[in-house]
Amino acid sequence: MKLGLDLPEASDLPHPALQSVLQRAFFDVFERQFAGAVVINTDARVVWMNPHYAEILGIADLNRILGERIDVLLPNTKLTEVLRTGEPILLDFMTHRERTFVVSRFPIMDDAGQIIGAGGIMLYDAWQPLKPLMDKFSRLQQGLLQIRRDFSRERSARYTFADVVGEGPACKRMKDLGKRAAGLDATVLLLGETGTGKELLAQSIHAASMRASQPFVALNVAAIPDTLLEAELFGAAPGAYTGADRRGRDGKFKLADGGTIFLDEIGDLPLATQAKLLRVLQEMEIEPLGANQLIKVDVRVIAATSRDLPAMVEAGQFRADLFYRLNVLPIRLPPLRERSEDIAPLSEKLLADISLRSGAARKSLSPEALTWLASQPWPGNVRELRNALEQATMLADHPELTPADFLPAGPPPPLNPLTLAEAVRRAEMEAIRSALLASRGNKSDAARILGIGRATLYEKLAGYGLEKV
Ligand SMILES: Nc1ncnc2c1ncn2[C@@H]1O[C@H](COP(=O)(O)OP(=O)(O)OP(=O)(O)O)[C@@H](O)[C@H]1O
Repeated sequence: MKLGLDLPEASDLPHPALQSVLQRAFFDVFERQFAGAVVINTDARVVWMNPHYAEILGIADLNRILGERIDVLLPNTKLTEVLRTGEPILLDFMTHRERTFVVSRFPIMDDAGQIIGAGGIMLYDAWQPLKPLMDKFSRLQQGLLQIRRDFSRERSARYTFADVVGEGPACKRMKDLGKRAAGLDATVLLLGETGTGKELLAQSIHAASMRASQPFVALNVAAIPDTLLEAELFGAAPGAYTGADRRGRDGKFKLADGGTIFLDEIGDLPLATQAKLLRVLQEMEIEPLGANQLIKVDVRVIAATSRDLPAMVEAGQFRADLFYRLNVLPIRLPPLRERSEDIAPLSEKLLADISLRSGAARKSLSPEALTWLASQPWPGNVRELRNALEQATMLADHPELTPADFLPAGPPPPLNPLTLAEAVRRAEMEAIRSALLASRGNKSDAARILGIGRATLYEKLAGYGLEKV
């Protein structure tokens, strides 16, 4: 390597002078050939750093970092490991703020062979000989980062209290209690019929809590077959299953670690799983299926149900101890028919949202339509109101909706002969619709009326595109 200095003949120089010239040359090479260089002492504190390195760390004033611990400035550093082991790490990758560098780290010894510090150099990220390798590594790294970002977006709360519409006294009380719950870290139990906004409130509580930057993970207990529930909640060790899950997987509690888990339709939890959940809530430890090992987690639980849990406790269908454990901060979500004063602002918000999502022109409501909407029982609550507004928006040609736009259409036109499969399909859809109506939207009750399991009902709802009914 050419040092780029006009050096006198080494033999002409006294030893200390030669040392100092060579040292200067060495640092000069660092300056020009490498992105950054740093030297730390045995306390892992910075004793020297070049401007490139400081720039990469985003530090404007070099003097301010002299004496700082390197692992505070650069949490990914392995320089402390070099100090501890005395072993160099000559070639490695280090990622800082989404940029990746090739780094080399080495111990610095005194004449007696004692470690007196460690040095690290970062090569330019575009350093020619390594460029193809670095480019490939960077692309992979960026891809991984993107996947992680998407993943965490999926696991984050989308709604806040600002999205909870309603200024009537019942809704105001619900929001106030929610905000109070957000300031505490206790278990919350949301009680309300289907479509009253339990998940919306759960997300808002999480988003306003100290766990907001951590995951929000939701699980609808009623939608998972009993046999898969435990693995879904607590995870499974590799080999606990055959087939697709042979590699093992994390349960929702693990995924929610540090954040909030939202357990919807908790009343549908089978008794055996209730006992396991109670233990998890008491110990904050999970045991993945087949793992034989306890894993500590730190999760705030928000549970929700549309069922009468005290009556289920009475009937021996729900464990009393679990009920008390969950019922720390109960919040009742009023059904829409008890807060007709909220219909107008809710409809306005929903119509704006429908137009935004569908691209259809935004509709308004005539005073008669508003009065009509406020007089309806809305067994499916806000979700049903939204569906009604969506349907009317799609079907009406005029900008202002009237009650006629919401009334059921007249008798269907005479049908052409159907295939048997189509006739069965329509009859099944109709049976599901009326069971849901009779159960006021409660899917477990609807499944019971239909004489099928909950999971089968959910499958059929998804198949017919009726999930939102
Ligand atoms: N107060 C509200 N303001 C605005 N939108 C609301 C409100 N309450 C509910 N919604 C909307 O209604 C729909 C249903 O709400 P959500 O899924 O939170 O209900 P849920 O009680 O969890 O229902 P289920 O028990 O069936 O799962 C969502 O689109 C939600 O955004």
